[in-house]
Amino acid sequence: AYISALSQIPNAHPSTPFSRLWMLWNKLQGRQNRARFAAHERLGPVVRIGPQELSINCIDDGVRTIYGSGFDKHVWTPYMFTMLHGKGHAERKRMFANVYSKSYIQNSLRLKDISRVIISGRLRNELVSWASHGGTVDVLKKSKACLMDLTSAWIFGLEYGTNFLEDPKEAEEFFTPFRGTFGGFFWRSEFHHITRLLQYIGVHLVPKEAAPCREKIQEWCSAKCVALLATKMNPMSSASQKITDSADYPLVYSQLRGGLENSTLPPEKLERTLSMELLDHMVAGHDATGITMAYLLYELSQRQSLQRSLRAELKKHLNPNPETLVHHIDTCILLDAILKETLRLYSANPGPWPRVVPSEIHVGHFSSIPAGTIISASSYALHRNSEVFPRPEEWRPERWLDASDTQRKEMMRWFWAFGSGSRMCIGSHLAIHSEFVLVFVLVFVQGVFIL
Ligand code: HEM
Repeated sequence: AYISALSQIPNAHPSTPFSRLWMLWNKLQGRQNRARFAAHERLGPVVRIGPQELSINCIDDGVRTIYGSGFDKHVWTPYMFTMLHGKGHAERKRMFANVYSKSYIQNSLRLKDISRVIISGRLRNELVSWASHGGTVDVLKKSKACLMDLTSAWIFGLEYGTNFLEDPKEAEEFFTPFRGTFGGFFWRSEFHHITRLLQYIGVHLVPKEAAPCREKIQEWCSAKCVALLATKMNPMSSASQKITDSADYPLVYSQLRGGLENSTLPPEKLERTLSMELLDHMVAGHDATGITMAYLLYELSQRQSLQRSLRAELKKHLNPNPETLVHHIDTCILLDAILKETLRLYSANPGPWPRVVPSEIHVGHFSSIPAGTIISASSYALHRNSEVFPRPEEWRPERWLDASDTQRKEMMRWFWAFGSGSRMCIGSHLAIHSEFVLVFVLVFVQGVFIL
């Protein structure tokens, strides 16, 4: 192993040229990002973390090369988030990328409707009641519930979305098993196979009832799909055509279903592919966005003067009406800075995101990195570059406002909360929109914040 082309690269640990144990151990301890970052701090922007595996923490000759050139992922499933190959992935992404684009989201009457019902209606009512009772609220739980309601309505339509905000019992039934799998961690990582293997011999790494959680959510998604079909919202039916044409744009569900029906996918695989694909959107839509929201509120709740400034900004630019916020997103610079800083310091999807090198490349100062090497970067480490983000462990939205044009440009080059390149987060505009409207309502309900 020492004479491999990777032997020129500093080792994160003396064992890394021979085994992946160091990394797996850190993963199991839940500190893989911290361990990698510490290794980068000691050894520079390129470190070896396994016999065939590197971690990088630089943009030029690093993130740009690896993520800008469409390198394949290396853990396979047939759904877009984890799809392995560029070609199949691009075909799938084309089926619905338009419904997640910024202009689509900004112009969607449907999203306005969803925001009106869920945010201005259900959430505002909840907030008023919390404020008047003065009790304690589990902000993470409520954020996730609200964002699941938003995401599911965006995918399936308001009528078929969840109502977790008003139905905490149903929310609990859904979230309890989900939490039991560490937010889906066991489904996706190499530990998934170990978990399954151990289950065969009766050892349950996650609570027994939580293990089939993915199946449970999938079933739920399938049921939604079937319900939609039954009410003829299928885009192929004339009823759906009416709905689609009259109520601005098609649902994510209809869009994807149409795409899959016109693809080479065997018909017997359609239902499962559809529901599993949408499941990924539902998980991504409520989980990372909900975590981000909880951190944002935690920080904001400790800064009364910032709350006042935020309220003044929103008042100045808009009537207190979240449905119109979508058109003013670019003028709310303080809100933008608050969200960016939260995504920087508390990246809810921090990575690392591994890719496979297709043919010899160079990274950092190292050349001849062979094909087959697995390379990954993480926003956790990129966002802690103290030359770009001084005092990186501090939550300071002001850093985005006080930066010169050059500094801000550099900060944006290193800002990687949604990844980059062809596998960049498809839901980033929806996530930003959802966070904005949520904060908006929160700062305008008296008593929720100290204002
Ligand atoms: C704050 C919220 C969110 C964060 C921080 C986040 C972050 C990310 C990141 C870093 C990736 C790239 C993964 C990689 O490079 O391998 C990603 C991919 C993805 N995200 Fe998000 N995400 C968020 C919200 C959402 C939402 C709301 C949706 C959809 C409803 C969504 C759907 C997806 C999908 C489908 C992919 C896979 C894209 C592909 O492989 O082409 N995400 N997300």
